[in-house]
Amino acid sequence: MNDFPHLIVGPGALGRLLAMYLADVVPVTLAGRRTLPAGQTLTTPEGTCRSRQLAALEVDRLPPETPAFLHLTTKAYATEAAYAAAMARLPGTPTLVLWQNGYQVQPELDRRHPGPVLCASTTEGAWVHGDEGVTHAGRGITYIGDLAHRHAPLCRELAALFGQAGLAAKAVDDIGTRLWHKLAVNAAINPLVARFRIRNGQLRDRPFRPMVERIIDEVAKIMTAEGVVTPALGWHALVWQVIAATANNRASMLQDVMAGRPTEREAILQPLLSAALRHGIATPNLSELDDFLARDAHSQR
Ligand SMILES: NC(=O)C1=CN([C@@H]2O[C@H](COP(=O)(O)OP(=O)(O)OC[C@H]3O[C@@H](n4cnc5c(N)ncnc54)[C@H](OP(=O)(O)O)[C@@H]3O)[C@@H](O)[C@H]2O)C=CC1
Ligand SMILES: CC(C)(CO)C(=O)C(=O)O
Repeated sequence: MNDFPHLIVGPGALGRLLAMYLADVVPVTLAGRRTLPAGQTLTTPEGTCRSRQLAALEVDRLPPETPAFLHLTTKAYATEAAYAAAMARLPGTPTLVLWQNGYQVQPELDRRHPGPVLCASTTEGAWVHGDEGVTHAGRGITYIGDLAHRHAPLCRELAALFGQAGLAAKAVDDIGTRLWHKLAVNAAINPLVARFRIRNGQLRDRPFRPMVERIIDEVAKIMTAEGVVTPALGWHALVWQVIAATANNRASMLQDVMAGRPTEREAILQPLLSAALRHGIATPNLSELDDFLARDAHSQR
């Protein structure tokens, strides 16, 4: 077996979560742009707490060995830089696994990376506490697939490994559709809650409810024009179901705005706005939200 099979670049909530589970079954290295303590603690949704030593390095100090899998777990806007920094250290070509929300880095790196590119879409929930711990807030499922439909055995291998490690995962042949569906839900929820500084459930109240409906109408038109399969529930019911299920959440974009961090606005809204432009679809509501969030981000700098 490769002694360096899994390299995870982006040691935040998701990266640490994957590292802490995978390290039970396979050697893992976790790399970031700064040094993290090797001793890390995982708090599970069931309330247990376990600690372990991880191989934690700076990307610039990675040994010149090629892992079998390079997982990128940065935010979407940091992924290009993380990819470039990691690849500059590796002599060969790993299988790339992209964990980002949105649909921006996936087609771009799928085109550029010389080896297999897998995409993961996960409903696991995690957050960090300090530099030494990660809380696995809620169990979900991870779907793994590749946009080009050429790497089904690798997707199955990786999904089986996550299963052994204790994270539910499934290899799928429609990851592109799944990424678009998640993006649609994120586009209907995240920008509005970030703009109005509200929890997801408040979108059900006036004056927000009609705003959500108008965004879903625009998103649905774009998806139809792009040929994205409509979810079984329909776009409106899907979004309202997620809002009900996550009513008490402060969505990731709201948390980013409140902490003065950049948001994943571009990775979520740009694919929609670009597709709308290609198909000549008017998007007054999405465009207004995008402009507002872009201005808001500048005013926070
Ligand atoms: N957290 C979750 O529950 C879920 C997250 N996701 C998606 O997963 C992705 C990651 O999210 P999340 O883990 O929450 O984000 P975090 O902000 O917690 O983690 C991102 C990590 O990437 C690191 N990073 C940034 N730039 C680089 C770089 N150039 N090289 C190496 N590391 C870098 C950051 O380091 P530093 O600390 O130095 O800034 C940070 O540790 C996002 O696309 C998110 O939408 C999807 C589903 C669930
Ligand atoms: C589904 C939703 C909106 C849940 O909060 C999410 O994925 C996020 O916060 O980014």
